[in-house]
Amino acid sequence: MTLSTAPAPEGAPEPVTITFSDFDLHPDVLKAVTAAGYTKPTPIQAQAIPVVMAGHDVMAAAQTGTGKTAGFALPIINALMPLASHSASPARHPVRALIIAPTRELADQIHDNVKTYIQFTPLRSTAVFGGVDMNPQTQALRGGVEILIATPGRLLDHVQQKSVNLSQVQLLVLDEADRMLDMGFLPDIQRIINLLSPRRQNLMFSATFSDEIRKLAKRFLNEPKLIEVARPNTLAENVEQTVYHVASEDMKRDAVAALIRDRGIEQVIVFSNTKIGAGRLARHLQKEGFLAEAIHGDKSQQERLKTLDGFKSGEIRVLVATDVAARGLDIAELPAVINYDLPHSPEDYVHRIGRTGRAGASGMALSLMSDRDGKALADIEKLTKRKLKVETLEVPEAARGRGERRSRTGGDDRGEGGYRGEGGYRSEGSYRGEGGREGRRDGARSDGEGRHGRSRGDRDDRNHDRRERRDRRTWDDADRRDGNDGQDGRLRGHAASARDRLARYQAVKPVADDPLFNSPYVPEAAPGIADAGGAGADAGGAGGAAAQVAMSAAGAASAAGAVASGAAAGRTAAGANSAIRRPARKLAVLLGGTPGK
Ligand SMILES: Nc1ncnc2c1ncn2[C@@H]1O[C@H](COP(=O)(O)OP(=O)(O)OP(=O)(O)O)[C@@H](O)[C@H]1O
Repeated sequence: MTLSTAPAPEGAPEPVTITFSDFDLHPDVLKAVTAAGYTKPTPIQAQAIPVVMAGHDVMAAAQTGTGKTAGFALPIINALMPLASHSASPARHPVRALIIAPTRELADQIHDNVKTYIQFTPLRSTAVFGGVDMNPQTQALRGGVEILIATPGRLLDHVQQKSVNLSQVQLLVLDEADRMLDMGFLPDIQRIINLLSPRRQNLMFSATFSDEIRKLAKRFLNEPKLIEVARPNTLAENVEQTVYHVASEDMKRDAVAALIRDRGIEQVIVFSNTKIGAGRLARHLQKEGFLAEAIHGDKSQQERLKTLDGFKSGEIRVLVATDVAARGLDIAELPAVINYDLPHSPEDYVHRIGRTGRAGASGMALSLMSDRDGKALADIEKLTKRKLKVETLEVPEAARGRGERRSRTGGDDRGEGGYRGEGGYRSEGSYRGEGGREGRRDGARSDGEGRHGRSRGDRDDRNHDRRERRDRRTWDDADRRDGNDGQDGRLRGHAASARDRLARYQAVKPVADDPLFNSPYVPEAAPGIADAGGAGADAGGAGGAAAQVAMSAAGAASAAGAVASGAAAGRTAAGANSAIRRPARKLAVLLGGTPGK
């Protein structure tokens, strides 16, 4: 793959500022966009909306937190408007758009967004996902909905119970498709796709695209247009990243506490690779005096929702999470993410740190590593094509465990008493780990994740087929098998004016080529994009179709940059009222006020 970052050539037309009005959206959709407070499309929206509206299959990649949801939802809703009916009859509201998400909370969050965008239309939507009672979902489905957001397992359960008919689906979205593959959902997705009409439009959106997902795209998508606002796997640009090397695994819990204290981090998600690790860390932080809670696949859906709500409302300061919270969780201006463990998969690093630095805000991603993590670090650097700053972190004795005493092994060291002292840590020099040990990928998972374990609740309402499907899946987490990784929410963060925050949207670098696609995206349908400075962009050595993509992408990126910087894309005060499922105190933040304590 060749990258091109060619500047617009001399004499190229000035980048054009795109507005939502340029997309020829239905007035009711446009009204909802305005009500949501969006004044300008983000770069991915600027590129994707017209292409989806033109009816193409699309595979789109853009950094975390850059508005991909509206990038697919708005054109879908628009496409359904001619069929929208005010009739009460369920028959007049068949499922026409199906959005599949890997996790319960992400499905719920997408539904929140969709509800906002269809609020002035007669269209109906619902979300179905596991871990909660099927009956209300069944009722909603039987009442008729045009837009259905679902996790794969629960959707198939509804199909089996005949509470939903998918034969009229004309638009299919696979959101975070690579995650669904990771989670072993491919057979389920295949089954779902078999239920759909072949005459449909397919969309795939993610911040990361693995080689596997590209293969999947080739299989499921029909002459897709590739839209890459940034090279896939690109990290959010406004997130300051630091990796801290600690002398031993033992020190990591105290290091987390010390970092939160010393950095004055107002609110943070701390990612642990294991459920047991997350639980222990949350307990440790509670004993340290933090308002901390854990969220992971062994918690019931009710507990998870409660915890997320607590985090959203600001009652919980530290959310200790497994990768159930790595994807899609949209938290307005979350100031920081800490990786207690470096993730097993480098893609997860991109998504984890993407919980901060969203919608143009700045963020901080702090990661802890010990000697055994050299390989994980190298994998992350390889994927993101970026060297990470590694510093040595020493946690002074005084900052160590107030509530828990270290064991020599660092494993089951739940104790009492312990050390006293006021936080504080010292970071110095630069450390770069050597090689690291391999065995962790599987080893750490066995640390409590229970490869074949199942939670009781998940077992209860499942039929034989369902169990078989699960058993085929590779993930060890019952929750993941059901598509239930937890993501949700928005909450307070640093106060910043909406204008400042949104002006920070970066113009992003285009990608030249993806050999899997033979129909490069030429944004002739994109208002203002084609003329926006890309005419002479250099494809950086890629030839033919590849060069075409690079040129298009460069032009679009310039335009997108103009959207971002020139017009401070984003919400206005007028739109604040409709900020999606955001507590009132968050609205103040969105409007540039200071969040209350
Ligand atoms: N045009 C816009 N102007 C201002 N804010 C926007 C705009 N579009 C989306 N947003 C907001 O930006 C935030 C991030 O959007 P979204 O969750 O869709 O990002 P994403 O790219 O899907 O992220 P991830 O890859 O992490 O899932 C949301 O709060 C959304 O409401």
